[in-house]
Amino acid sequence: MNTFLADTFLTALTKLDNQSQKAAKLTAFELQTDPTGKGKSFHRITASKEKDFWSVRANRDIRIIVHKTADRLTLCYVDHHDDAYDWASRRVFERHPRTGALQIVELVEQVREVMAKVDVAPAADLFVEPAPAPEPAKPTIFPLAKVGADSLQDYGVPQDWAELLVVSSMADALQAADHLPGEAAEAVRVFLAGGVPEAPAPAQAVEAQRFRMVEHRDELEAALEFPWDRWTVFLHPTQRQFVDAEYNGPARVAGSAGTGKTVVALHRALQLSRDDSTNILLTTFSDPLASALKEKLNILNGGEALVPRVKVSSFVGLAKELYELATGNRPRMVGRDAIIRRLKKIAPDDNPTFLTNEFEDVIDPWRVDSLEDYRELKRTGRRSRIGQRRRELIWPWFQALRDGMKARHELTEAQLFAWVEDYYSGRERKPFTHIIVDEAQDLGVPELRFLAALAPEGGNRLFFAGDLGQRIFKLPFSWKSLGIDVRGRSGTLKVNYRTSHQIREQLDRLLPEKLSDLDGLVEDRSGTISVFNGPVPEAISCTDQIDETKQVSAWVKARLDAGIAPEEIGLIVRSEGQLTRAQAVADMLNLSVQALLGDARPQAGLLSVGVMQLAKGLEFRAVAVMACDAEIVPLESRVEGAETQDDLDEIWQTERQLLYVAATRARENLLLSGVLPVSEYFDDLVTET
Ligand SMILES: Nc1ncnc2c1ncn2[C@@H]1O[C@H](COP(=O)(O)OP(=O)(O)OP(=O)(O)O)[C@@H](O)[C@H]1O
Repeated sequence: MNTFLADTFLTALTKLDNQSQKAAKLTAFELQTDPTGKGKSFHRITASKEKDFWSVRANRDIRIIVHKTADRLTLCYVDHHDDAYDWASRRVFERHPRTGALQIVELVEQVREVMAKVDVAPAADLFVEPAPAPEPAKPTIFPLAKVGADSLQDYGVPQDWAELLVVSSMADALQAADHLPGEAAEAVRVFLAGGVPEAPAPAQAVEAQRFRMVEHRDELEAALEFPWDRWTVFLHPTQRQFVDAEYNGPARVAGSAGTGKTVVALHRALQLSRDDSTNILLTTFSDPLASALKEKLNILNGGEALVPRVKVSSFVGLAKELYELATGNRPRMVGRDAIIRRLKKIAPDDNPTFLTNEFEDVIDPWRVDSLEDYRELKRTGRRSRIGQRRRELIWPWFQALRDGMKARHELTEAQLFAWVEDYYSGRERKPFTHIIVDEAQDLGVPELRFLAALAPEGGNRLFFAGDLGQRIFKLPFSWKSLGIDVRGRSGTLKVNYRTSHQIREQLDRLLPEKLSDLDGLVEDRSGTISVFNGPVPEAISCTDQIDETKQVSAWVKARLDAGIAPEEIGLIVRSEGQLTRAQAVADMLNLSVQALLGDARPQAGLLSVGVMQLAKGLEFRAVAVMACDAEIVPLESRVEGAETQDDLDEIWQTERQLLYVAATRARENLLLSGVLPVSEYFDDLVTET
């Protein structure tokens, strides 16, 4: 007899107190060792239509609901006695007659009953909020009527639900989706978003999203140890495809914020590491993000701190390490501030921001070594045109800057990457067999060349996860021109697990549906759906900073009152200069803050505050993006540094993307605030306030 774990069991487990969780886990282990459950007290749930639901005693109060047949035992749910019985009495466990996938189905009549207690409405309008006063009757639109109950069933919607859905309003249907099995809910949400769902995945892949067979005790232990990290156990069939795929060249997975690209990267790394002959690099653009990847990889590995054959590091962290390994010395690094300072000295009458950007975005990454090279360089990625005369004028300044660095034995990051690239390009032995890059949209030219030199040519060696819409640091460039061609081996994830439907729908308005890279590869973000609903996000325009402090404090207070812990609330601002505005909110609420700079993590009891550039990798139940004033988002100092319209366009685009990155850290609640005149990006949002 095989033992399976249902996702509903893990979700229910996270809601129990520690003592009850312990009892439930112990019973789960006993059941796995002996699924027939001899010596355990099994009680058939007679109140359920499902004849194979049984309750198993974990302690005096806690019951596990299992589904038991001759060949399989599925742990379905766990709760206090009465609640567990109630759960089971409202569900059946059945194979969908069309798709063939096993489902735990909530009975439509039972849901109606519960909803009807709140709102006595005709059947079709069960989920509608009661109207405050009768208004002239508007014709109700049933968005799924044209799809038809029959087609809905092709996607795994149970028949009686399908019949209800085709006579449900938009709001009802969205709510109803929350009660449906995953694949059915997904199809309904796609139809409601005006799309047509892809053909249903094979029953086995669909089932794997919610039932996991646990053959060994350590698998069960790992799943029960981190029950809230459902991503470690259940993958969407599309995620699974990217994890398992064998490629014959570099491959890339895309998807808007929260669609599980990092989850794919992590699973793929672990999967590849099972083969003894591999040596895998899992990498991303910053040290804090690399630490977060490391932690998640350990969770995925069942809490084991070391995952054999997987190295996790930031691009630059790794480059420094490899440099030291090769030379015996630490590289002496030179940063942007020093470059600005020196260029100001070398060319006191010119524009230091422009010169520094030109050096960092063009000269250094493209390894321009002479005026001839500079004259001929196609200004890939940096769109502003610079005439030959200007190039001739400024070239000697860059040369002087470089000479100074050489004399001091200093390296910029780009030069460090180039050094390590050259070192490994000439060698047959490479440090890695496979390289998996997260946040690949922020790879620069030197980083990509460096990474490509670290693994031997061919097959599966390079896998990228990223979202063009979240590029915030680097200029775009042609990957193909560097020999990295992902065309034909790329795809997009469309199920958002992080952000509510309402928040995602609003934030999608900030970016175009289709984004294209410089090789013409299009990432189509349309048709993305979220797996849960939440409050509509708000954008508020305040009269002054005091007004903003008051309004944001009131909003945060309402979230705290609703049971959201302070550390689950993030206050994000454009840059450090505006952190005082987040601090003012905390002061008004008599709370302390944890500034999420560097490696700092949210701390229990403290409001989390941070800046947009460091928001990647974070997520909160509630986020307030504050200080979105017209001259802050986009940041005026950046705009002023632009020399041409092309530069300005690039800045507007990345600032918009920065706002998108910050706001998509919100899971359930989102507030955007600014002092009048507010950010022009607010114009693209349709909000309640
Ligand atoms: N299969 C899954 N089951 C449950 N939760 C999932 C699944 N896949 C992803 N998630 C959750 O969705 C959230 C977003 O996942 P992840 O960070 O991988 O997305 P992403 O696409 O990399 O986001 P971003 O672009 O913002 O970096 C996380 O909380 C993750 O745990």
